[in-house]
Amino acid sequence: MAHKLAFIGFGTVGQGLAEILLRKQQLVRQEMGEDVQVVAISDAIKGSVYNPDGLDLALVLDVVKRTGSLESYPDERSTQKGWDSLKTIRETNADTIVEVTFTNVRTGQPAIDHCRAAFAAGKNVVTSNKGPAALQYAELSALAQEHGAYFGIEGTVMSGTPTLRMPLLTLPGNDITEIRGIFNGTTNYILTCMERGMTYHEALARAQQLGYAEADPTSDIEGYDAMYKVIILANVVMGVPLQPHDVTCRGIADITPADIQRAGAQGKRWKLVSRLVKRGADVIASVAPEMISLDDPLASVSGTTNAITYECDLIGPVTVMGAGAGRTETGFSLLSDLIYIAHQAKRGHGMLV
Ligand SMILES: NC(=O)C1=CN([C@@H]2O[C@H](COP(=O)(O)OP(=O)(O)OC[C@H]3O[C@@H](n4cnc5c(N)ncnc54)[C@H](OP(=O)(O)O)[C@@H]3O)[C@@H](O)[C@H]2O)C=CC1
Ligand SMILES: N[C@@H](CC=O)C(=O)O
Repeated sequence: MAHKLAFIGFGTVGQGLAEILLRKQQLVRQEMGEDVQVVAISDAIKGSVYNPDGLDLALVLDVVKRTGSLESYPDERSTQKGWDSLKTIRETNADTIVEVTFTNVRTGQPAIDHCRAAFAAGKNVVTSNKGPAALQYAELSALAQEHGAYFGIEGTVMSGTPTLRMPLLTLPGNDITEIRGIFNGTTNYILTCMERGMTYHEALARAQQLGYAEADPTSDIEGYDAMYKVIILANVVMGVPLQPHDVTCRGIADITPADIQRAGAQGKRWKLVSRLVKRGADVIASVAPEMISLDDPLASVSGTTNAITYECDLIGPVTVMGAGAGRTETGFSLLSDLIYIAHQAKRGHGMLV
């Protein structure tokens, strides 16, 4: 028996997870209690390949690296090619869909439809795509539950750094009154590089090369990516269903080298700070650049590292710092969801986020 996966999208994060599955095959088998087998990959540009008995993952990665496409993956007896994302979700024998297409900050599509199709077919979804969790969390988690499937979204906030399941599993009993942090790796990387003398454009180009930025980096720069993460935290951790129009949002586009120098001269530093503050049944939410003093714990969070502080009424502030983006780091978030599914199934327990 093996737990079968179908990847929808096979860019930075999808390949990151595939590499981890190859490298940690034995450990993953131990943790999951069964092998993990990739049976299908469907990507808009690279094409698609399906084999119900499993793909040769090393070969897949090699072919994609050499040719940028899945077309030259060998045509064995039961290999099928050319299936689009919805056919792959509905008609393959996958147990879990790994949804790693781009995040669409206006509509959340086509990822929302990918999740709907997976749940309707009784399949789990693990995803780092922020669209479905930010825009349709209530609908999709209800649909997953109705069909006995799991909606794994750990990677949507701060890549593999535990931010969603951790407070639900380890902080219950506290009232979390405020959440504050740096939730976007690309902008934090750009601000750090600009402090070190790099131009904005050089820093953005490097963040894109390294696979940190969104397919459309406007999302990072204008703060929409951080806004989505704020909405997900409000929904999942605070239980308040925010919409994008509830969050005031300003990115770093207006921060100039002169602003960076002025902050330095005042013993301060620019950071793109996200906040959620509970006011009774409501949450006041914002994303905005702030000039913070160097003794603020967020001031030392540099590069693609992110940080989050949960203000708890019983234990006080709890801060987690770690990777905010990256190929392996986000690949790991998906693995953590897969292992969580297996652990809960083994124990016969229900699922948290
Ligand atoms: N990179 C990171 O560090 C992090 C990324 N994320 C999120 O994870 C997701 C994946 O990110 P990443 O791998 O970096 O993105 P990439 O742009 O590298 O990869 C996405 C892949 O999905 C493909 N794709 C787009 N639309 C479809 C579709 N309808 N059907 C099938 N394939 C499709 C893209 O093809 P094409 O190139 O042709 O568009 C591309 O190959 C995104 O939603 C992102 O926001 C979350 C945390 C961190
Ligand atoms: N583009 C995002 C990737 C992770 O969500 C970021 O830079 O944080």
